[in-house]
Amino acid sequence: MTKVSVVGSISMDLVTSTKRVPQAGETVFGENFAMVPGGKGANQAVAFARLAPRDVNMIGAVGNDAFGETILKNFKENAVLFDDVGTVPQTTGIAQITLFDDDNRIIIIPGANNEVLPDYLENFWEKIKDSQLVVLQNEIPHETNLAVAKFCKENAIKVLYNPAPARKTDLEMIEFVDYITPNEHECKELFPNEFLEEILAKYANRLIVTLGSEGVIFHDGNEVQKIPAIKAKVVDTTGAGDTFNGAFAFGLTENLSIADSIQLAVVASHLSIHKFGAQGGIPSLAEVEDKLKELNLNFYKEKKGL
Ligand SMILES: Nc1ncnc2c1ncn2[C@@H]1O[C@H](COP(=O)(O)OP(=O)(O)OP(=O)(O)O)[C@@H](O)[C@H]1O
Ligand SMILES: [K+]
Repeated sequence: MTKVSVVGSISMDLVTSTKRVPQAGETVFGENFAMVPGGKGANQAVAFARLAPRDVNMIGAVGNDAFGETILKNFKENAVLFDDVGTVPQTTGIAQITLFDDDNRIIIIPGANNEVLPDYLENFWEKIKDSQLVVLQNEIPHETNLAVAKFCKENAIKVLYNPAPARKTDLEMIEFVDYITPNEHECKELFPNEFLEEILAKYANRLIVTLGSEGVIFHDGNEVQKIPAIKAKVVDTTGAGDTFNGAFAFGLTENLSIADSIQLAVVASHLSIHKFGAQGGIPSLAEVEDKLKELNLNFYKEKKGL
């Protein structure tokens, strides 16, 4: 049995930093360029694999180009199982990221990720059925997410759904998934005109909202719980959310409580922002364990009987 299957996006991030953004028709010199693997699906799979090597199966697609080859190599190096990552006659998904003035501007070209349609999963349903948990995000077509979520519901397989980036169709997913992890902004898009506390109570132990440097909020069935973020010297927050989701999935598959799974994910995402790139800072299990020890948090140690 595969512990986790991630059905989701795979991209190459092309990151340019510049002190000036060109106007139409203008050319400027930038400061730096880096090419790093990304895509929410791939990042979350790598985050899980850093904690549990070879326990996560990636299902998705890359294009028939040099980016695709580099990405497959990256899965291999990170102990993500990638037999179900196909190469399709398209470009690999690309995120063109411009870092300017302490903020980012991103253009995404989905490319191969748009080919991950329900029919594409034909040979993968058995693998999905054999998973303990399935992880979804919003960078492949909605119809695929819905088909996977419905299939999992029918087969009593737990689903973690990270509705990022927000889409109008997200509400359709809710009844078929177990955990929903929007950030604050995505939560507002998902439930406009509703008070956060009320919506958290309605989806107690299911809706987990990440609040960036403020931490995480959810309802435990009795009351609202806020788990604070751990202060950090930020290098690059790209991938913090994905690290959170991968680590939260890991906690769940280790049979930790929701609160402990969130706490573990808060530690992992804290560590992730100390390094450049979406996947650059994702911690190993040893690094997470060291940090838990430093913070005097013993729940994982106790669970493992250490
Ligand atoms: N500046 C920060 N300091 C400490 N922890 C942080 C910071 N930013 C993010 N985190 C941790 O990462 C978690 C996820 O971050 P956030 O809510 O920004 O998700 P996101 O918007 O999906 O992230 P991104 O899209 O940047 O990957 C937070 O709940 C928090 O625990
Ligand atoms: K990072």
